[in-house]
Amino acid sequence: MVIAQVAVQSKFTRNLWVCLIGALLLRALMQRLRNQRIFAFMAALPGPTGLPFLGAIHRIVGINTTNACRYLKNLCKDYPRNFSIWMCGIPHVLTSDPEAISAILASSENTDKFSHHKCIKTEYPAIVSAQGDEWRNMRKLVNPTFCISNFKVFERNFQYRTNEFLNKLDKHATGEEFDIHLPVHLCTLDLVCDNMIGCEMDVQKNNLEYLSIAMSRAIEMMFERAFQPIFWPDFTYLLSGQQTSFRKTYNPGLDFVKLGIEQRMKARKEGVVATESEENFRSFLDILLDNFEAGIISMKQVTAEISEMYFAGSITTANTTAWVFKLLAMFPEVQERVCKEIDEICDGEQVTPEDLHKLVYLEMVIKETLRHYGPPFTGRKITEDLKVNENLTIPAGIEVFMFLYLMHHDPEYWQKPNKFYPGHFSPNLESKRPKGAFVPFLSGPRVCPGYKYAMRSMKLMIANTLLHYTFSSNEKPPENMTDLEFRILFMPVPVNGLRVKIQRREWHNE
Ligand code: HEM
Repeated sequence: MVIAQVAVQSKFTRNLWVCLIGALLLRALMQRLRNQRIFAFMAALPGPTGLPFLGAIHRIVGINTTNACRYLKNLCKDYPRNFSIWMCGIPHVLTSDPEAISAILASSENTDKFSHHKCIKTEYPAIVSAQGDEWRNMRKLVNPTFCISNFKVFERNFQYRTNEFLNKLDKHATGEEFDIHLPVHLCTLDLVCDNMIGCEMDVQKNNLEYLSIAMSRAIEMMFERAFQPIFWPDFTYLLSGQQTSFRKTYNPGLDFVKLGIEQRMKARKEGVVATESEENFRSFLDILLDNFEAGIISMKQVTAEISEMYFAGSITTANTTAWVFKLLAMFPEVQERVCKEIDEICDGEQVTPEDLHKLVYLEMVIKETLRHYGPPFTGRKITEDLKVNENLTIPAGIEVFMFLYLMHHDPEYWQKPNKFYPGHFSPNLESKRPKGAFVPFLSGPRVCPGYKYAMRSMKLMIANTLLHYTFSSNEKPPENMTDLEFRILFMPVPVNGLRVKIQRREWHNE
């Protein structure tokens, strides 16, 4: 019985490969006929030679989410910062060049994500995954969410939820190691509910750990698909059953989002403003619901937007904050300096939003963390010819893979590329670096709209945590910070989790 099942499965996989290769051959042939100009551009740039029609796809066989950064870094070793690479009949430029990356990101004509991005999309195209005018219209609704007047409410919530996080953390002050990613993620989930949905869902109070586990796994599955060419076409993804298992993993998060939307709609019907004290506050959901009620967008769209915002806003800040705690645990001298800065500013009292601009060294630590473990890559489809400089114009039809991770470790821009060295962000060294060489939030029209929100919430959470606890770790820092096995949850996170030990600070025990 088992043997028969295995035989059916392997026949099925073989048939999938045959269909896929057939489709690719056909597509490559048609493309060749259609676009001679692209072929000339690709031939003029250096790059690996490819197999007929399949291109250099064999160069990424064996790549997966745990080895992707190292694997791609090795691939890039033999080529200049901009090189061409054919993948399954699709012409790509792979770049880690600040000049090219800045030009692409600044272009208001070339804002569409590259084709592989479809692996990262959720239910329905929304702010993170939408293209063209759909994206442009949605971005107009997102920007007011991050207006200055909303920050008063955001920051009150940052403080309130950080206090809840600290209460939860106390049970770990036993000298045992634990993975700090989970409690941090529950806190950032609460924050996205409070600030984007305008609804208190109390993820931390209710111990909704399943949400963090399901969301993290769903994100990881999206990246797994992105690294498996066999699952790029929708039909192979669907027929293999991968789509069904993704849905099962993704749905608990989606159901939770729907519950939040229902609660907020009910509250609006009852005339409850988003928060009691700030009548001017409009959460992202409120902006969307105004548009829904005016008949401009559908409920499906509202759900998709909130769902993508929920993912984009919670896992990114959780990864970075948890990484900062882990790195402080591994580098006690850095931790000591951060604590000294915090203690001087607040003298043992709570760190407030007004104090944040004084936390200069902490900001350097967060940026150095993002340099190593921020989003490693992104991509754009060039839809209109783009001039990078006198020697390089990327023609429409090219897909660009921007390898931020490589740029963020390029010895030409970083004194100690593979070390944890917050000094990289001292004003002196920052001024010597090309402007586009550090872009963890990207730049240009599709820059992360949550940039300021993220930095302020992380600083407040980290500073207030360090007032109460010190961090240590059983692990020694690696010689080379890039020598780790990662899962990719938008950003690299170690496969063994972000394990730390915490101890109450002395004045706590007095
Ligand atoms: C450390 C924290 C964060 C990092 C490193 C980060 C990074 C990024 C990056 C690199 C992108 C562009 C992705 C691409 O085009 O491929 C992006 C987009 C986005 N981010 Fe963030 N982000 C962070 C926090 C947040 C927060 C807190 C929010 C919301 C509360 C948020 C909301 C968004 C949204 C809505 C987009 C899509 C923007 C668009 O396509 O127009 N992010 N983020």
